[in-house]
Amino acid sequence: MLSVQDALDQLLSHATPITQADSVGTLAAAGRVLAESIYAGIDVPPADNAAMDGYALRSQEYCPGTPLPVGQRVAAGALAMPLAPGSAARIFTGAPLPHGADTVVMQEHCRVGPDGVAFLRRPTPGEHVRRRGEDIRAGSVLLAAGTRLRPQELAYAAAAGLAQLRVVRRPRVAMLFTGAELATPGGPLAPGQIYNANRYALGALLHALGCETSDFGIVPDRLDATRATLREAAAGHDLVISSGGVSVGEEDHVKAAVSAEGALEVWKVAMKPGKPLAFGALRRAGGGSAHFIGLPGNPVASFVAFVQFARPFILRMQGVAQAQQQPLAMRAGFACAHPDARTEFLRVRVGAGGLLEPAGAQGSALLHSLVQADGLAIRAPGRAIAHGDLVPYLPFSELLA
Ligand SMILES: Nc1nc2c(c(=O)[nH]1)N[C@H]1C(S)=C(S)[C@@H](COP(=O)(O)OP(=O)(O)OC[C@H]3O[C@@H](n4cnc5c(N)ncnc54)[C@H](O)[C@@H]3O)O[C@H]1N2
Ligand code: MOO
Repeated sequence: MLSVQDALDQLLSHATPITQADSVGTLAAAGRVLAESIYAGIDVPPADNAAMDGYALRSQEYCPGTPLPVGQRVAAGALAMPLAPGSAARIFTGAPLPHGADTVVMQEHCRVGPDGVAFLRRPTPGEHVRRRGEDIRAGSVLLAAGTRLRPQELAYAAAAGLAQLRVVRRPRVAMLFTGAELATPGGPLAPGQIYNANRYALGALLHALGCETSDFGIVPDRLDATRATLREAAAGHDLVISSGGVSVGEEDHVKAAVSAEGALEVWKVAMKPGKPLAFGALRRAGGGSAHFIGLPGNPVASFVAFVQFARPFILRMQGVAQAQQQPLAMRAGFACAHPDARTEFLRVRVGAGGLLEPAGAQGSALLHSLVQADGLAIRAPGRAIAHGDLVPYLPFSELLA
């Protein structure tokens, strides 16, 4: 059996980067990955400015109890005149600091009278002044290629005045499902059938990663038809993901069809759930190939294998260096006394006092455990967990980010 880390390393070593890029408006770039590093053309803030509503002055002209006349009023967006010696300027948050002033006293610490403004405490030089370029320096790398753009990165690029960004083309991912027992919600359920739940988790997970998806549905129960579906999927997609049919049974044709259309490896990964995993490539008629990942059919196994393997693979295809979700350390509010030799991904929720507690029964076909969970706690191979132990925890909140 392969360890989880070895399986992931092998998988990521095959992830060929998508080299095409799109120019998109900064607002539309959320969730996309920068295709090239971006540089700041300006200092931000562009000029020294006030961090508080109040009065600007030369700190050395402060004299306890003696007011300074107010020579000008500077609002944000206005231009300031140089500060006349022996005067103060009324100033508002974000307004440029008049040349000569070196400090701002917030208005709560000022008393305004007929002779001007008096200061109730000694100002220190630089107080309540935001320096030119203290957030962004002109000419510096603003964000590096391979950065996944969250709302805060969009704000950062916009603060530097960037209206367009070059982002990696969206990954094109085809989904297909195996199993004669599968029916599609919206239709009737014949005896012996179950609904295709995996399609909905997979579709939403791919959507959250910014992928363009095509659903090839439930593959026909014949080798030639399965091969034809895979050829069609490979032609227009970077990655083809299947669910089901990767274990030892012989019911499905997907493994045979992938082998015939390219290359296939079937791995046993030392993890629970999600032990069987298939990986390979599908030749394209015009040259080149599409990647193939075969997820297990059990819904929880399929979900966990996607999170652990397919998601980092898709992020790496887009050039993200840190593709693997980094676990947090959280305290267990439960014990796990009889560990097995595989890494276990336990569905847990964050309970009272921030302790992790199991979210229902842990069978790999039981979707309710995923629904009740806030994330996955990772139990290392062969290691028990005692109440109060620190355990690695992967929150689901990151999956939709
Ligand atoms: N003799 C062995 N049997 C099994 C092994 C093994 O090592 N030896 N491994 C088990 C493990 S672990 C898993 S996980 C499953 C994986 O099996 P497959 O990937 O081949 O998947 P299927 O057999 O097609 O389905 C398994 C299970 O999941 C249900 N399923 C499949 N697709 C969907 C879907 N789209 N939506 C909802 N549910 C789905 C299917 O009906 C089966 O119940 O194999 C174990 N067996
Ligand atoms: O991957 Mo299977 O779901 O370990 O049970």
